[in-house]
Amino acid sequence: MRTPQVTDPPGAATAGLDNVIEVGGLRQAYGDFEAVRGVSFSVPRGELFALLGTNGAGKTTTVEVLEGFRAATGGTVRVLGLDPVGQRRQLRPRVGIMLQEGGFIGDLTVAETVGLWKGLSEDAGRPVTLSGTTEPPAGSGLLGRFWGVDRQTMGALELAGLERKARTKVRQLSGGQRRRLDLALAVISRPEVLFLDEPTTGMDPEARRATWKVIEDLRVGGTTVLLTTHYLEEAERLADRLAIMHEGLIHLHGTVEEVVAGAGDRVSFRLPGITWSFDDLPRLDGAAPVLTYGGATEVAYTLTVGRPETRAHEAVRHLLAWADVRGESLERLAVRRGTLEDAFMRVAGEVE
Ligand SMILES: Nc1ncnc2c1ncn2[C@@H]1O[C@H](COP(=O)(O)OP(=O)(O)OP(=O)(O)O)[C@@H](O)[C@H]1O
Repeated sequence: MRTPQVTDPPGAATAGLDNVIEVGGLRQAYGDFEAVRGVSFSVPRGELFALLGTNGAGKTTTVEVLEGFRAATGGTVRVLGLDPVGQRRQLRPRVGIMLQEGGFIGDLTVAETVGLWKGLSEDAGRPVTLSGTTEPPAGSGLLGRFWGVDRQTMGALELAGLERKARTKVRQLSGGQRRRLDLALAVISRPEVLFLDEPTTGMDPEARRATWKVIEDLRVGGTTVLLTTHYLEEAERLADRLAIMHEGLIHLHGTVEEVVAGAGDRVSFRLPGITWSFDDLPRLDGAAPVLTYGGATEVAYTLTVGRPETRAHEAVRHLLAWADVRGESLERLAVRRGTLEDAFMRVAGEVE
């Protein structure tokens, strides 16, 4: 089992800035089982922070504590400087929540659902827009009047791409359209902080991209966003910073660049035949070769030791020197940058 990275908690570098979310040493137990075992991070105003992790890592549990749905067993949690459980009434109107599974009433129409939700919101007076201005998106007035739906509701539906479904019953929506309705409800009160728990699960690629655009626009408008996702591409595209969780702990964190740099470049080549054993292969500092046999022997190293800027260069020089001495040629010699998926697999694999 790899020791978790012992560094400053994510966001420590921004301490002192206007942190909208602060989590310090969070622990959360379900009976005897500790699902979150000491998680710390902070999210400054206007930033999008993504929580990634293996199944059961504790992402939803962490987010549920921040949303005020459960009191932490240990540690401290603040959202907009407030205690999500103890000061829930003050906090609730300023926060938008998109749960993993929204509980809808199937017989209501989409517009009725938004209207009902709007009525429940304590801060329903302001129209929803992307940029934080007070005008609803162009066109919502016309279509809204046609459907008999007010501007605020129409604004939320347009934002989620559901304006043509205003009169459709919720049970007739597809899975992806329900997720979009979830999003409309989460942003109806123009929240300062938005919690998005796997927002694009079940969406087709086009709807996913449209949702990413909505999230990006909200962030540009100043909304602070905490996102959980299993789609690494989603995190890569949207996140200012991210953390990868496994078994209740954060194991890697930073900007996408920083996390990917930790994943290490990959150097690979092919040797003819299938007679090679580990003893015959060149040694590289800190990188054990991985062998794959086909018609030839594929050899791959993941480089994690040395300066990231030059370690691939040094590894290749070493490999070529080795090949020269042996009179071999390294077929298909290739270097590729580490990816977020490599970093994720390292956390998921090595920790076990
Ligand atoms: N209400 C509960 N009672 C008991 N155990 C729970 C409860 N909710 C979650 N757990 C357990 O806590 C752990 C963390 O669950 P959580 O849902 O937070 O993980 P996650 O990272 O969101 O997972 P996934 O990516 O699969 O959605 C899991 O082992 C889960 O089985």
